Amino acid sequence: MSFVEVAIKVPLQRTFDYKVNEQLTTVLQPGMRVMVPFGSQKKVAVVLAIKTSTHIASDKIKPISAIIDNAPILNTQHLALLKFASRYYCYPLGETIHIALPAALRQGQCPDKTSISMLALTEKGAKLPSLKAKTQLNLLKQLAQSGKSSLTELKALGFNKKTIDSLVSKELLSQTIEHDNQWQNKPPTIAAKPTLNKEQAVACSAINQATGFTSFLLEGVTGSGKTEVYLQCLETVLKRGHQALVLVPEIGLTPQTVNRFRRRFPDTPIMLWHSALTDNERLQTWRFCEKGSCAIVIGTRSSIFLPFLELGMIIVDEEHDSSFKQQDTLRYHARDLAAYRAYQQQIPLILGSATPALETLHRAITDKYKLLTLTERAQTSTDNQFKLLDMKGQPEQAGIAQASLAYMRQHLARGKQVMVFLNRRGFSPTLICHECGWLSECTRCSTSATFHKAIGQMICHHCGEQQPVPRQCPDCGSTQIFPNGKGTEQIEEFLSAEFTDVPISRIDRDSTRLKGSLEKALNDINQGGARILVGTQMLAKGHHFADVSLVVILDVDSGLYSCDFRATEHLAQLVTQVAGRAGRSGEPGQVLLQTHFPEHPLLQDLVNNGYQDFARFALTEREEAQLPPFTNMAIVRAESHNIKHVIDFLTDLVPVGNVSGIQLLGPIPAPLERIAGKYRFQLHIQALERSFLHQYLAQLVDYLSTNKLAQKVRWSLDVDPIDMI
Ligand SMILES: Nc1ncnc2c1ncn2[C@@H]1O[C@H](COP(=O)(O)OP(=O)(O)OP(=O)(O)O)[C@@H](O)[C@H]1O
Ligand SMILES: [Zn+2]
Repeated sequence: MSFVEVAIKVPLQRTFDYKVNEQLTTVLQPGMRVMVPFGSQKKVAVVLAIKTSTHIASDKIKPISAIIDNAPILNTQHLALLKFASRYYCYPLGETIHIALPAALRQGQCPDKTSISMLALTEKGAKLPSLKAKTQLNLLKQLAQSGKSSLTELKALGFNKKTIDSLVSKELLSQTIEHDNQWQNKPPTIAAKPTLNKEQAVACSAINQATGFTSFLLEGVTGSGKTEVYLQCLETVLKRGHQALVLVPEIGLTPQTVNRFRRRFPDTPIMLWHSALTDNERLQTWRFCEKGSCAIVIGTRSSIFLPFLELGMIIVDEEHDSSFKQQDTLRYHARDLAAYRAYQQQIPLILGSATPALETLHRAITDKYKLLTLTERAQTSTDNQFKLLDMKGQPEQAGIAQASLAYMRQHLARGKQVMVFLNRRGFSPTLICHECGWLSECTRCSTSATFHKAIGQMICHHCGEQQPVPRQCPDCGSTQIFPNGKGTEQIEEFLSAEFTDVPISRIDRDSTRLKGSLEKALNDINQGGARILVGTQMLAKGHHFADVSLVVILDVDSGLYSCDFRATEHLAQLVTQVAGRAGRSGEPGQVLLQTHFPEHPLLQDLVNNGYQDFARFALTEREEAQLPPFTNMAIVRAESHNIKHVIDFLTDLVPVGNVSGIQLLGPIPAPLERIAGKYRFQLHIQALERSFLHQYLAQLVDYLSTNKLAQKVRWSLDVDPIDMI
């Protein structure tokens, strides 16, 4: 008799054995899916190994019900990646595989999606004939910018099938079905490109000469041409007929970025991967990667799990970005899995950022990663000028200092664009009662409810609870209730009244909820429509707005005094990234930081010496305090409506395990102690040696699998957490 060991999607840290008919073992391979009986159900399972013995008694073991695949859907290396992720992040293997697979494959189907509908301008269309229908003309313009695009992508940009069909019938667009690997057999077409400057050339040649696995940290100030380095390295990869994965932050996947890649490699199949894809589109990209029909994938974090036929390089752009870390279920960091994957495939990994995470910088300084630096901006010769505006005793309106308004007027008068940054959406973070001091709070969380004036609602940004705006104070009945504090909506309202003839564009999660609206707003900014841009961190990252010459950062103070040891790192990254939107071409930009603490050492260091200097100093502080990356960390989080259950559960964990070199702290309340009515506490686990941490976690997970208290709470384990919330 033979047996198979399989992974099944169940919340248990174990695998399962089934028996198989001897003859079937010749066709079965690891990575194939089978159907198995599980309790009273049938479930899809993935074969991990075929073996000749099992510890299950012969009268207990059940046979598999059916074999689904003719060939593995996960090859050995891919399976090893998923096993590693499961082990490292202490998450059940069956569930890890489930998260990685597209829906159809999870459900046991085997559709073969290897053709894709692509649209391009015909010769007639390329002349951009004048058309009455504005959307039709916009679609032609979009394709003139981006080159060939898939039907799906055009739909994602807000164009509908009717517009597309009508242009096809007018012979302005051509539609083709593509599904081949021809790109691998012919050299890629490379469109015109700039000559690299010296630092870029040094970086490119170091990367191109790398053989086997090498990790590079490309630390380049904002606007220094990191993307240009990626593009020229990709050229080499494509010429070898290899595929490449480019990981970008969630917000980084804008048409501007994608168009840049498409324009450079016009006949290379480039596909996108992000959370808005449909199940069908996911499957299609998966299949294309697997078969080698797709040369480059530009994707957000979960694209790290795509199968590739011959992966030649992984690039992680803005590697410090927190969207690379998944914050629920399998709490993986795509950048760290990228390092594992590059090692596994023996290929180069490029981590690029103007503001590298301290973890990454530490690895570069200690020679685990090769450090490549770009110190100069590509299109200007001068650096931005920073100015700390002391807000103490300053006249201000809507949180904007008179002095800032004066600077804005100067820049606008010169025909430039101005960006006003505030990392808080809504009109004001709370309402306050002038009579009794009542503050609007979420009824279910230990946090305030934000006033959204435009839609007349109070919204909790943590649990999403919505309530109409109260007319009277719920405590004293007074009608004297006013907005307290500022949000982007208020800034926009104030600036519209102040600069009546200046077009303003607000970019935050509220203003960009509709499909295609972010793209439309960014286009508008790039074409010079909007002159004042108001926004949250959505505006901060990766955008290239050539005309922005002044950036005003309204509230840096909230990040200076926080209980999270990473707060200052995140603040420095945000300020540097936002500031980096100014002065990207032509004259140097100006950056104003409004603060009540202009003498604060962090701000002084950042403004006078830049992020590079700040980060290196911050690392010495982390070392003294024995905090990550100088120690390894995990957090057990637990929540329940019943506070006693949470505390009992975590307290019970403290004596578990007999691994030396482990430090435990807790149970301590989470910074937000209550969300959606549930109490939240944490247990912090630290170890100087990573192997000790993992030994301890293995024992902990084992203990939790039989723990009765664990069933009364919702708990999770976060390895290498990036925030304390
Ligand atoms: N060698 C070069 N010669 C001329 N222009 C260049 C060169 N390299 C890059 N550029 C241009 O400079 C601008 C900034 O470059 P790029 O967007 O690649 O910078 P980046 O480092 O990726 O920026 P950020 O980190 O702010 O996103 C772009 O318009 C790009 O086309
Ligand atoms: Zn809430």
